[in-house]
Amino acid sequence: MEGAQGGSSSSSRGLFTSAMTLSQLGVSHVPQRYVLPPSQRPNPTTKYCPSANLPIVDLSSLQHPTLRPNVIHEIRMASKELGFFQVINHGIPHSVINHAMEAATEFFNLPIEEKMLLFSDYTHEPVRYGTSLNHVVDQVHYWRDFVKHYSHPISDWIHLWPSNPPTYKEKMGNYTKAIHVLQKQLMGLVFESLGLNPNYLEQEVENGAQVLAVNCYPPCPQPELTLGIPPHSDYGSLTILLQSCPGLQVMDSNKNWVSVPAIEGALIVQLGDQMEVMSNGQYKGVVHRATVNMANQRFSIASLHSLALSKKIGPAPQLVDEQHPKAYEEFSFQDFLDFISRNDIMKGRFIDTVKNNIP
Ligand SMILES: O=C(O)CCC(=O)C(=O)O
Ligand SMILES: [Fe+2]
Repeated sequence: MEGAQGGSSSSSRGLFTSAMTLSQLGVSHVPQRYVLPPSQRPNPTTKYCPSANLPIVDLSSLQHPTLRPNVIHEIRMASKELGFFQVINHGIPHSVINHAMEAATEFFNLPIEEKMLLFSDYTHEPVRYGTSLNHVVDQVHYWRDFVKHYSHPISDWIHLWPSNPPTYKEKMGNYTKAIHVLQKQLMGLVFESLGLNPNYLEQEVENGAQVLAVNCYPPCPQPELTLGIPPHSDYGSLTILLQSCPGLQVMDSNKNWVSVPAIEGALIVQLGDQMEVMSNGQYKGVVHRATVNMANQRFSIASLHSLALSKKIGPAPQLVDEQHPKAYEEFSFQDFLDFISRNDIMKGRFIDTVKNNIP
């Protein structure tokens, strides 16, 4: 990445106020720029469903030849219906997960001057600390601070990661590497569930990009007026997400918002736009958002996986035929980055710009 060309303008730095700073100041109202139009507020106008029916896939069943086909079937159903499932017994030790959450918590609890060392409003920067989505272009601001960093291959990037807290690189590094291994396994399973070879695009999956978005949502005095992150789908193939407490909501096929419970030790798997495209529309890139709350500081760690930066992604040829014409044009991760640097994501989903109009 051409990070060195980027940097941030001093004017955008001057306008920067983190959500954490506002929370620590003890504001009793969110500033006007955080107030969403009534139709986009998290409640009471949006429908809300209990979360009991969200799929949970037990990966330990893969070891049992008789249960393995059930796992593939569960992944297929969840990917078609929602583009979302949680995995348990995924093989990543609790200690690795807990240490990653500790590193995230310690980073955001540092003084603002320390975090500002990584501040940038340049979306191509390989490591950047910021607030909202892109506070320079956002019409409405979101109650979120984040640090995002490129993560694979780790040796190319780790020297740029936060050096404070001193254990950050080691703890987040162990998590990142373990998640990358799990991602390869999950990509194979998702491809298999589409009837493709599990090794489909193996090299591109191995060499693809991994961006870790470490998010902090401080306690918010008026959670009913704002969101931590607005409805969006992730651009990549898969996102593996860890949340410290509930707050993530996914949109189901009836367009209801469903709250995702925080299950001890589970990891959330979300299909992204690239997977929707590769599946030729059989699977869904899940639309999701994060709500905020008055009582807790919430953290999430989203590991966003995508095929290599310049690789053009299109529907798998095996999934295109006369009955199922090619539903999307090819696009690359680079095209997506260009899109988000120009646009406010509230104006539309990237994937809609690559959809073919099939009569
Ligand atoms: O915080 C969450 O639960 C969601 C984060 C997210 O969607 C993202 O970083 O893309
Ligand atoms: Fe997301």
